[in-house]
Amino acid sequence: MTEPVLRMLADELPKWLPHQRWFGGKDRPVTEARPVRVITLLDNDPRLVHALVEVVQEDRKSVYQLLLGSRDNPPEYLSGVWIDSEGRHWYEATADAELMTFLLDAIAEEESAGPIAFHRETDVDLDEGLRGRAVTSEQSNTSLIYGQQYILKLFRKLSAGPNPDLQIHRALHSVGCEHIAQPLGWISDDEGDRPTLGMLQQFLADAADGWAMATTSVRDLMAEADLHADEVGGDFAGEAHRLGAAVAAVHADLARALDSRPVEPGELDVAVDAMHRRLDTVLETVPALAPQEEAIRGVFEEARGTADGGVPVQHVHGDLHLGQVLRTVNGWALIDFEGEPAAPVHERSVPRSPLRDVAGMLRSFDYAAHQLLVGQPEDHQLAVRAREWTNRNRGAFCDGYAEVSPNGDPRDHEVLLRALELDKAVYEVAYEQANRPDWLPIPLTSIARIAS
Ligand SMILES: Nc1ncnc2c1ncn2[C@@H]1O[C@H](COP(=O)(O)OP(=O)(O)O)[C@@H](O)[C@H]1O
Ligand SMILES: O=P(O)(O)O[C@H]1O[C@H](CO)[C@@H](O[C@H]2O[C@H](CO)[C@@H](O)[C@H](O)[C@H]2O)[C@H](O)[C@H]1O
Repeated sequence: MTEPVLRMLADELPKWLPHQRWFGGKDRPVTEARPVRVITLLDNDPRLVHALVEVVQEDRKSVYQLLLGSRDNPPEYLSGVWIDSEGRHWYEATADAELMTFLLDAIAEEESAGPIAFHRETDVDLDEGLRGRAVTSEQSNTSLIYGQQYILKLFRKLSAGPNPDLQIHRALHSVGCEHIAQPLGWISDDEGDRPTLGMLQQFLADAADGWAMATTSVRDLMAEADLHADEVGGDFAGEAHRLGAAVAAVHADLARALDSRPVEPGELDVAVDAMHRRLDTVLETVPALAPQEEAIRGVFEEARGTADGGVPVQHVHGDLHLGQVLRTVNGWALIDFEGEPAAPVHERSVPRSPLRDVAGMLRSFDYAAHQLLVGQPEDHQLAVRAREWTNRNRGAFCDGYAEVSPNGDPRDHEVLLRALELDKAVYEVAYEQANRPDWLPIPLTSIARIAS
Protein backbone atom coordinates (compact mmCIF):
# COMPACT_ATOMS: atom_id res chain seq x y z
CA MET A 1 0.00 0.00 0.00
CA THR A 2 2.97 2.34 0.55
CA GLU A 3 3.86 3.33 -3.03
CA PRO A 4 0.44 4.69 -4.11
CA VAL A 5 0.18 6.61 -0.81
CA LEU A 6 3.60 8.20 -1.30
CA ARG A 7 2.72 9.31 -4.83
CA MET A 8 -0.65 10.65 -3.74
CA LEU A 9 0.84 12.69 -0.89
CA ALA A 10 3.50 14.23 -3.13
CA ASP A 11 0.78 15.29 -5.60
CA GLU A 12 -1.91 16.48 -3.21
CA LEU A 13 -0.18 18.05 -0.22
CA PRO A 14 1.26 21.22 -1.83
CA LYS A 15 -2.35 22.35 -2.52
CA TRP A 16 -3.88 21.05 0.71
CA LEU A 17 -1.37 22.04 3.38
CA PRO A 18 -1.67 25.85 3.12
CA HIS A 19 -5.38 25.56 4.01
CA GLN A 20 -4.81 23.70 7.26
CA ARG A 21 -5.05 25.83 10.41
CA TRP A 22 -2.08 23.98 11.93
CA PHE A 23 0.20 24.53 8.95
CA GLY A 24 2.95 26.85 10.19
CA GLY A 25 4.32 28.00 6.82
CA LYS A 26 1.56 30.24 5.49
CA ASP A 27 4.00 33.09 4.85
CA ARG A 28 5.32 31.57 1.61
CA PRO A 29 4.19 29.07 -1.05
CA VAL A 30 4.79 25.33 -0.76
CA THR A 31 7.16 24.38 -3.56
CA GLU A 32 7.27 20.68 -2.80
CA ALA A 33 5.99 18.13 -0.27
CA ARG A 34 8.19 15.04 -0.05
CA PRO A 35 6.82 12.15 1.96
CA VAL A 36 9.94 10.91 3.73
CA ARG A 37 8.48 7.99 5.64
CA VAL A 38 5.18 6.13 5.67
CA ILE A 39 4.40 3.54 8.36
CA THR A 40 1.28 1.40 8.39
CA LEU A 41 -0.30 1.32 11.85
CA LEU A 42 -3.46 -0.62 10.90
CA ASP A 43 -3.51 -2.65 7.71
CA ASN A 44 -7.01 -3.91 7.18
CA ASP A 45 -10.32 -2.16 7.30
CA PRO A 46 -10.03 0.52 8.62
CA ARG A 47 -6.49 1.41 7.59
CA LEU A 48 -4.32 3.88 9.45
CA VAL A 49 -1.07 5.25 8.11
CA HIS A 50 1.49 7.50 9.76
CA ALA A 51 3.40 9.78 7.39
CA LEU A 52 6.30 12.21 7.81
CA VAL A 53 6.40 14.80 5.08
CA GLU A 54 9.21 17.22 4.36
CA VAL A 55 7.68 20.47 3.19
CA VAL A 56 9.91 22.66 1.04
CA GLN A 57 9.21 26.40 0.91
CA GLU A 58 11.93 28.25 -0.95
CA ASP A 59 15.00 27.85 1.31
CA ARG A 60 13.01 26.49 4.27
CA LYS A 61 12.44 22.78 4.93
CA SER A 62 10.17 21.54 7.73
CA VAL A 63 8.89 18.11 8.63
CA TYR A 64 5.18 17.66 9.38
CA GLN A 65 3.32 14.70 10.83
CA LEU A 66 0.18 13.34 9.15
CA LEU A 67 -2.22 10.53 9.95
CA LEU A 68 -4.21 9.10 7.06
CA GLY A 69 -7.25 6.89 7.35
CA SER A 70 -9.11 4.76 4.87
CA ARG A 71 -12.23 2.59 5.12
CA ASP A 72 -13.88 0.27 2.60
CA ASN A 73 -17.24 1.95 3.32
CA PRO A 74 -16.49 5.34 4.82
CA PRO A 75 -19.37 7.29 6.37
CA GLU A 76 -20.25 10.36 4.33
CA TYR A 77 -18.52 12.84 6.65
CA LEU A 78 -15.23 11.01 6.09
CA SER A 79 -15.45 10.85 2.30
CA GLY A 80 -11.95 10.96 0.83
CA VAL A 81 -9.98 14.13 0.50
CA TRP A 82 -7.43 12.30 -1.66
CA ILE A 83 -7.58 9.28 -3.95
CA ASP A 84 -4.44 7.20 -4.50
CA SER A 85 -3.36 5.70 -7.81
CA GLU A 86 -5.17 2.44 -6.94
CA GLY A 87 -8.45 4.31 -6.54
CA ARG A 88 -8.55 4.12 -2.71
CA HIS A 89 -9.98 7.11 -0.82
CA TRP A 90 -7.88 8.54 2.01
CA TYR A 91 -8.82 11.16 4.56
CA GLU A 92 -7.33 13.10 7.45
CA ALA A 93 -7.55 10.38 10.10
CA THR A 94 -7.92 12.69 13.10
CA ALA A 95 -11.50 13.30 11.88
CA ASP A 96 -12.30 9.61 12.44
CA ALA A 97 -13.08 9.37 16.18
CA GLU A 98 -13.29 5.59 16.13
CA LEU A 99 -9.98 5.14 14.38
CA MET A 100 -8.27 7.40 16.91
CA THR A 101 -9.01 4.80 19.62
CA PHE A 102 -5.94 3.04 18.25
CA LEU A 103 -3.60 5.76 19.55
CA LEU A 104 -4.98 5.77 23.10
CA ASP A 105 -4.92 1.98 23.30
CA ALA A 106 -1.37 1.86 21.94
CA ILE A 107 -0.26 4.27 24.70
CA ALA A 108 -2.12 2.26 27.35
CA GLU A 109 -0.43 -0.94 26.16
CA GLU A 110 2.95 0.74 25.50
CA GLU A 111 3.08 -0.66 21.98
CA SER A 112 5.43 0.21 19.15
CA ALA A 113 5.25 0.28 15.36
CA GLY A 114 8.76 0.29 13.91
CA PRO A 115 10.47 3.43 15.28
CA ILE A 116 7.20 4.85 16.65
CA ALA A 117 6.96 4.08 20.36
CA PHE A 118 3.93 4.64 22.60
CA HIS A 119 4.68 5.38 26.27
CA ARG A 120 2.51 5.51 29.38
CA GLU A 121 3.71 7.38 32.49
CA THR A 122 4.68 5.10 35.38
CA ASP A 123 1.88 4.56 37.91
CA VAL A 124 -0.80 5.64 35.44
CA ASP A 125 -3.64 3.34 34.40
CA LEU A 126 -5.59 4.30 31.31
CA ASP A 127 -9.12 3.37 30.26
CA GLU A 128 -8.99 1.85 26.79
CA GLY A 129 -11.45 1.74 23.89
CA LEU A 130 -12.49 5.42 24.04
CA ARG A 131 -13.19 7.37 20.85
CA GLY A 132 -10.97 10.41 20.20
CA ARG A 133 -12.83 13.50 18.94
CA ALA A 134 -10.73 16.28 17.43
CA VAL A 135 -10.80 19.64 19.24
CA THR A 136 -12.52 22.17 16.99
CA SER A 137 -10.86 25.35 18.29
CA GLU A 138 -8.07 27.04 16.36
CA GLN A 139 -4.83 25.19 17.01
CA SER A 140 -1.20 25.06 15.95
CA ASN A 141 -1.37 21.26 16.39
CA THR A 142 -4.23 18.73 16.50
CA SER A 143 -5.70 17.51 19.78
CA LEU A 144 -8.06 14.61 20.39
CA ILE A 145 -10.33 14.34 23.42
CA TYR A 146 -11.08 10.88 24.80
CA GLY A 147 -14.31 10.79 26.83
CA GLN A 148 -14.03 13.35 29.61
CA GLN A 149 -10.69 11.89 30.70
CA TYR A 150 -7.80 12.46 28.33
CA ILE A 151 -6.52 14.81 25.68
CA LEU A 152 -3.86 13.73 23.16
CA LYS A 153 -1.97 16.45 21.30
CA LEU A 154 -0.43 15.37 18.01
CA PHE A 155 2.40 17.74 17.15
CA ARG A 156 2.22 18.79 13.53
CA LYS A 157 5.46 20.59 12.72
CA LEU A 158 8.10 18.36 14.26
CA SER A 159 11.26 19.55 15.92
CA ALA A 160 14.37 17.59 16.79
CA GLY A 161 14.48 15.91 20.19
CA PRO A 162 11.94 15.93 23.00
CA ASN A 163 9.17 18.51 22.60
CA PRO A 164 9.39 21.26 25.28
CA ASP A 165 5.65 20.90 26.01
CA LEU A 166 6.20 17.30 27.14
CA GLN A 167 9.47 17.99 28.95
CA ILE A 168 8.11 20.95 30.87
CA HIS A 169 4.84 19.25 31.83
CA ARG A 170 6.79 16.27 33.18
CA ALA A 171 9.24 18.49 35.08
CA LEU A 172 6.43 20.55 36.62
CA HIS A 173 4.50 17.44 37.59
CA SER A 174 7.61 16.05 39.30
CA VAL A 175 7.64 19.02 41.71
CA GLY A 176 3.90 18.81 42.36
CA CYS A 177 2.85 21.90 40.37
CA GLU A 178 -0.85 22.57 40.99
CA HIS A 179 -1.46 24.63 37.87
CA ILE A 180 -1.04 22.08 35.04
CA ALA A 181 -2.88 19.05 33.70
CA GLN A 182 -1.29 15.75 34.71
CA PRO A 183 0.95 14.22 32.00
CA LEU A 184 -0.16 10.64 31.23
CA GLY A 185 1.91 9.43 28.29
CA TRP A 186 3.58 10.31 25.00
CA ILE A 187 4.46 9.08 21.53
CA SER A 188 8.07 9.22 20.40
CA ASP A 189 9.86 8.63 17.14
CA ASP A 190 13.11 6.79 17.79
CA GLU A 191 14.57 7.44 14.33
CA GLY A 192 16.25 10.44 12.68
CA ASP A 193 15.87 13.63 14.76
CA ARG A 194 13.92 11.65 17.38
CA PRO A 195 11.01 14.10 17.62
CA THR A 196 8.11 13.80 20.05
CA LEU A 197 4.99 12.94 18.03
CA GLY A 198 2.30 13.30 20.67
CA MET A 199 1.53 13.97 24.34
CA LEU A 200 -1.33 12.52 26.41
CA GLN A 201 -2.66 14.51 29.35
CA GLN A 202 -5.49 14.65 31.83
CA PHE A 203 -8.44 16.44 30.17
CA LEU A 204 -9.62 19.30 32.36
CA ALA A 205 -13.34 18.80 31.82
CA ASP A 206 -15.67 21.76 32.43
CA ALA A 207 -12.78 24.22 32.26
CA ALA A 208 -13.34 27.60 30.62
CA ASP A 209 -10.53 29.16 28.66
CA GLY A 210 -9.22 32.55 29.71
CA TRP A 211 -9.81 34.10 26.29
CA ALA A 212 -13.52 33.17 26.31
CA MET A 213 -13.94 34.47 29.86
CA ALA A 214 -12.07 37.72 29.21
CA THR A 215 -13.85 38.53 25.95
CA THR A 216 -17.24 37.86 27.59
CA SER A 217 -16.28 40.35 30.27
CA VAL A 218 -15.31 42.92 27.61
CA ARG A 219 -18.62 42.40 25.83
CA ASP A 220 -20.53 43.01 29.09
CA LEU A 221 -18.67 46.26 29.56
CA MET A 222 -19.24 47.44 25.98
CA ALA A 223 -22.97 46.74 26.35
CA GLU A 224 -23.20 49.01 29.42
CA ALA A 225 -22.09 52.29 27.95
CA ASP A 226 -22.57 54.30 31.17
CA LEU A 227 -20.93 51.88 33.63
CA HIS A 228 -17.25 51.41 34.45
CA ALA A 229 -15.27 48.15 34.39
CA ASP A 230 -15.58 47.66 38.17
CA GLU A 231 -19.37 48.18 38.09
CA VAL A 232 -20.52 45.61 35.51
CA GLY A 233 -21.45 42.03 36.39
CA GLY A 234 -18.77 40.42 34.26
CA ASP A 235 -15.80 42.19 35.84
CA PHE A 236 -12.70 40.05 35.23
CA ALA A 237 -10.28 41.71 37.64
CA GLY A 238 -10.66 39.07 40.41
CA GLU A 239 -9.82 36.35 37.89
CA ALA A 240 -6.94 38.39 36.44
CA HIS A 241 -5.53 38.72 39.96
CA ARG A 242 -5.78 34.94 40.60
CA LEU A 243 -4.26 34.31 37.17
CA GLY A 244 -1.27 36.51 38.01
CA ALA A 245 -0.74 34.51 41.20
CA ALA A 246 -0.99 31.20 39.29
CA VAL A 247 1.56 32.30 36.67
CA ALA A 248 3.97 33.38 39.42
CA ALA A 249 3.53 29.99 41.15
CA VAL A 250 4.27 28.16 37.87
CA HIS A 251 7.38 30.29 37.37
CA ALA A 252 8.57 29.40 40.88
CA ASP A 253 7.92 25.69 40.17
CA LEU A 254 9.77 25.91 36.85
CA ALA A 255 12.75 27.52 38.57
CA ARG A 256 12.74 24.72 41.17
CA ALA A 257 12.23 21.89 38.67
CA LEU A 258 14.58 22.99 35.90
CA ASP A 259 16.85 25.95 36.39
CA SER A 260 17.22 29.52 37.56
CA ARG A 261 20.32 31.69 37.51
CA PRO A 262 21.23 35.38 37.54
CA VAL A 263 21.44 37.16 34.19
CA GLU A 264 25.01 36.93 32.86
CA PRO A 265 26.90 40.00 31.62
CA GLY A 266 26.01 40.67 27.98
CA GLU A 267 22.96 38.37 28.08
CA LEU A 268 20.52 41.25 27.81
CA ASP A 269 22.44 42.49 24.76
CA VAL A 270 21.90 39.12 23.10
CA ALA A 271 18.17 39.33 23.88
CA VAL A 272 17.91 42.87 22.50
CA ASP A 273 19.83 41.87 19.34
CA ALA A 274 17.31 39.06 18.84
CA MET A 275 14.44 41.58 19.13
CA HIS A 276 16.02 43.69 16.38
CA ARG A 277 16.51 40.62 14.17
CA ARG A 278 12.89 39.59 14.59
CA LEU A 279 11.81 43.10 13.68
CA ASP A 280 14.02 42.96 10.54
CA THR A 281 12.28 39.78 9.42
CA VAL A 282 8.75 40.99 10.11
CA LEU A 283 9.38 44.31 8.35
CA GLU A 284 10.17 42.36 5.18
CA THR A 285 6.69 40.81 5.08
CA VAL A 286 4.57 43.56 6.67
CA PRO A 287 5.44 46.99 5.22
CA ALA A 288 2.63 48.55 7.32
CA LEU A 289 4.99 48.24 10.28
CA ALA A 290 7.66 50.49 8.71
CA PRO A 291 6.39 53.84 10.09
CA GLN A 292 6.90 52.46 13.63
CA GLU A 293 10.36 51.02 13.03
CA GLU A 294 12.41 53.82 14.54
CA ALA A 295 10.25 54.11 17.66
CA ILE A 296 10.31 50.34 18.22
CA ARG A 297 14.09 50.17 17.89
CA GLY A 298 14.36 53.06 20.35
CA VAL A 299 12.42 51.10 23.00
CA PHE A 300 14.57 48.00 22.40
CA GLU A 301 17.74 50.07 22.86
CA GLU A 302 16.43 51.59 26.11
CA ALA A 303 16.10 48.05 27.47
CA ARG A 304 19.72 47.35 26.56
CA GLY A 305 20.73 50.24 28.78
CA THR A 306 18.84 49.01 31.86
CA ALA A 307 21.33 46.13 32.48
CA ASP A 308 18.39 44.60 34.27
CA GLY A 309 19.93 41.85 36.38
CA GLY A 310 17.18 41.94 38.99
CA VAL A 311 15.13 39.04 37.62
CA PRO A 312 16.92 35.68 37.24
CA VAL A 313 16.54 33.79 33.96
CA GLN A 314 14.90 30.37 33.86
CA HIS A 315 12.66 28.10 31.76
CA VAL A 316 9.45 29.96 30.95
CA HIS A 317 6.18 29.22 29.16
CA GLY A 318 7.29 31.16 26.09
CA ASP A 319 3.94 31.92 24.42
CA LEU A 320 1.66 32.80 27.29
CA HIS A 321 -1.69 34.33 26.43
CA LEU A 322 -5.31 34.06 27.57
CA GLY A 323 -5.95 31.12 25.22
CA GLN A 324 -3.27 29.14 27.09
CA VAL A 325 -4.93 29.26 30.49
CA LEU A 326 -7.94 27.28 31.65
CA ARG A 327 -10.12 28.17 34.65
CA THR A 328 -11.01 24.94 36.43
CA VAL A 329 -13.02 24.56 39.62
CA ASN A 330 -9.69 24.42 41.45
CA GLY A 331 -8.17 27.54 39.94
CA TRP A 332 -6.17 28.44 36.84
CA ALA A 333 -4.15 25.89 34.85
CA LEU A 334 -1.53 26.71 32.21
CA ILE A 335 -1.35 24.62 29.03
CA ASP A 336 0.86 24.40 25.92
CA PHE A 337 4.45 24.92 27.07
CA GLU A 338 5.73 24.50 23.51
CA GLY A 339 6.75 28.17 23.16
CA GLU A 340 6.13 30.25 20.05
CA PRO A 341 5.40 27.79 17.24
CA ALA A 342 7.40 29.86 14.75
CA ALA A 343 10.60 30.07 16.84
CA PRO A 344 13.37 27.44 16.42
CA VAL A 345 13.16 24.89 19.23
CA HIS A 346 16.72 25.46 20.52
CA GLU A 347 15.85 29.15 21.07
CA ARG A 348 12.71 28.20 22.96
CA SER A 349 14.47 26.17 25.62
CA VAL A 350 17.25 28.58 26.60
CA PRO A 351 16.72 30.22 30.00
CA ARG A 352 14.87 33.51 29.61
CA SER A 353 13.35 36.18 31.78
CA PRO A 354 9.97 35.20 33.27
CA LEU A 355 8.98 38.78 32.44
CA ARG A 356 8.52 37.45 28.88
CA ASP A 357 5.48 35.50 30.00
CA VAL A 358 4.18 38.49 31.96
CA ALA A 359 4.55 40.59 28.80
CA GLY A 360 2.71 37.92 26.76
CA MET A 361 -0.23 38.01 29.14
CA LEU A 362 -0.29 41.80 29.27
CA ARG A 363 -0.48 41.78 25.45
CA SER A 364 -3.37 39.35 25.67
CA PHE A 365 -5.43 41.68 27.89
CA ASP A 366 -4.91 44.29 25.21
CA TYR A 367 -6.07 41.84 22.52
CA ALA A 368 -9.17 40.81 24.45
CA ALA A 369 -10.21 44.42 24.92
CA HIS A 370 -9.63 45.50 21.32
CA GLN A 371 -10.74 42.55 19.19
CA LEU A 372 -14.39 43.66 19.31
CA LEU A 373 -13.43 47.01 17.80
CA VAL A 374 -11.64 45.56 14.75
CA GLY A 375 -13.33 46.61 11.52
CA GLN A 376 -15.88 48.82 13.38
CA PRO A 377 -16.27 52.54 12.74
CA GLU A 378 -14.22 54.53 15.23
CA ASP A 379 -16.12 55.08 18.48
CA HIS A 380 -14.40 57.21 21.11
CA GLN A 381 -16.50 55.91 23.98
CA LEU A 382 -15.81 52.24 23.16
CA ALA A 383 -12.10 52.95 22.73
CA VAL A 384 -12.03 54.55 26.21
CA ARG A 385 -13.85 51.50 27.63
CA ALA A 386 -11.37 49.14 26.00
CA ARG A 387 -8.45 51.02 27.50
CA GLU A 388 -10.11 51.08 30.90
CA TRP A 389 -10.71 47.31 30.81
CA THR A 390 -7.12 46.65 29.72
CA ASN A 391 -5.57 48.80 32.43
CA ARG A 392 -7.76 47.38 35.18
CA ASN A 393 -6.98 43.77 34.28
CA ARG A 394 -3.30 44.27 33.53
CA GLY A 395 -2.98 45.94 36.93
CA ALA A 396 -4.86 43.14 38.71
CA PHE A 397 -2.70 40.51 36.97
CA CYS A 398 0.52 42.24 38.05
CA ASP A 399 -0.79 42.63 41.64
CA GLY A 400 -1.53 38.88 41.80
CA TYR A 401 1.86 38.05 40.29
CA ALA A 402 3.72 40.32 42.72
CA GLU A 403 2.03 38.73 45.74
CA VAL A 404 3.47 35.29 44.91
CA SER A 405 6.65 35.84 42.91
CA PRO A 406 10.01 35.90 44.71
CA ASN A 407 11.03 38.41 42.01
CA GLY A 408 8.47 40.94 43.18
CA ASP A 409 6.36 43.28 41.05
CA PRO A 410 6.92 43.04 37.28
CA ARG A 411 6.12 46.76 36.96
CA ASP A 412 9.39 47.50 38.80
CA HIS A 413 11.11 46.50 35.51
CA GLU A 414 9.09 48.86 33.38
CA VAL A 415 11.64 49.48 30.62
CA LEU A 416 12.44 45.82 29.99
CA LEU A 417 8.76 44.89 30.25
CA ARG A 418 7.87 47.49 27.64
CA ALA A 419 10.52 46.15 25.25
CA LEU A 420 9.31 42.58 25.79
CA GLU A 421 5.73 43.63 25.10
CA LEU A 422 6.77 45.34 21.90
CA ASP A 423 8.81 42.32 20.82
CA LYS A 424 5.75 40.13 21.40
CA ALA A 425 3.57 42.55 19.45
CA VAL A 426 6.05 42.38 16.54
CA TYR A 427 5.73 38.57 16.62
CA GLU A 428 1.94 38.97 16.62
CA VAL A 429 2.09 41.18 13.53
CA ALA A 430 3.72 38.31 11.62
CA TYR A 431 1.33 35.78 13.16
CA GLU A 432 -1.78 37.76 12.23
CA GLN A 433 -0.52 38.56 8.74
CA ALA A 434 -0.06 34.83 8.10
CA ASN A 435 -3.13 33.49 9.88
CA ARG A 436 -5.80 36.18 10.46
CA PRO A 437 -5.06 39.27 8.34
CA ASP A 438 -8.31 40.89 9.56
CA TRP A 439 -6.79 41.02 13.05
CA LEU A 440 -3.57 42.68 11.96
CA PRO A 441 -4.80 46.09 13.21
CA ILE A 442 -4.79 44.79 16.82
CA PRO A 443 -1.00 44.43 17.22
CA LEU A 444 -0.31 47.31 14.81
CA THR A 445 -2.41 49.71 16.87
CA SER A 446 -0.85 48.48 20.10
CA ILE A 447 2.64 49.00 18.71
CA ALA A 448 1.83 52.58 17.84
CA ARG A 449 0.61 53.09 21.40
CA ILE A 450 3.43 51.26 23.23
CA ALA A 451 6.22 52.76 21.15
CA SER A 452 4.99 56.34 21.27
N1 LIG B 1 -5.54 19.51 29.57
C1 LIG B 1 -6.53 20.09 28.91
N2 LIG B 1 -7.81 20.00 29.34
C2 LIG B 1 -8.82 20.58 28.64
N3 LIG B 1 -8.67 21.23 27.48
C3 LIG B 1 -7.43 21.35 27.00
C4 LIG B 1 -6.29 20.79 27.68
N4 LIG B 1 -5.18 21.06 26.96
C5 LIG B 1 -5.59 21.76 25.88
N5 LIG B 1 -6.95 21.94 25.90
C6 LIG B 1 -7.77 22.61 24.88
O1 LIG B 1 -7.21 22.33 23.60
C7 LIG B 1 -6.89 23.55 22.93
C8 LIG B 1 -5.56 23.41 22.20
O2 LIG B 1 -4.52 23.10 23.09
P1 LIG B 1 -3.05 23.71 22.94
O3 LIG B 1 -2.16 22.96 23.87
O4 LIG B 1 -3.08 25.21 23.09
O5 LIG B 1 -2.72 23.32 21.43
P2 LIG B 1 -1.80 24.01 20.31
O6 LIG B 1 -0.38 23.76 20.72
O7 LIG B 1 -2.19 23.26 19.09
O8 LIG B 1 -2.15 25.48 20.22
C9 LIG B 1 -6.82 24.62 24.01
O9 LIG B 1 -7.20 25.86 23.53
C10 LIG B 1 -7.77 24.11 25.07
O10 LIG B 1 -9.06 24.61 24.82
O1 LIG C 1 -1.49 28.41 18.63
P1 LIG C 1 -0.95 28.91 19.92
O2 LIG C 1 -2.00 29.00 20.99
O3 LIG C 1 0.28 28.18 20.32
O4 LIG C 1 -0.47 30.45 19.73
C1 LIG C 1 -0.55 31.14 18.50
O5 LIG C 1 -1.91 31.48 18.24
C2 LIG C 1 -2.49 32.46 19.15
C3 LIG C 1 -3.91 32.74 18.68
O6 LIG C 1 -4.70 31.63 18.77
C4 LIG C 1 -1.66 33.74 19.16
O7 LIG C 1 -2.18 34.60 20.16
C5 LIG C 1 -2.59 35.93 19.78
O8 LIG C 1 -4.02 35.94 19.71
C6 LIG C 1 -4.67 35.66 20.97
C7 LIG C 1 -6.15 35.78 20.73
O9 LIG C 1 -6.60 34.82 19.82
C8 LIG C 1 -4.23 36.68 22.03
O10 LIG C 1 -4.82 36.34 23.28
C9 LIG C 1 -2.72 36.65 22.19
O11 LIG C 1 -2.31 37.64 23.11
C10 LIG C 1 -2.08 36.90 20.83
O12 LIG C 1 -0.66 36.77 20.94
C11 LIG C 1 -0.23 33.40 19.55
O13 LIG C 1 0.54 34.61 19.50
C12 LIG C 1 0.32 32.38 18.54
O14 LIG C 1 1.63 32.00 18.91
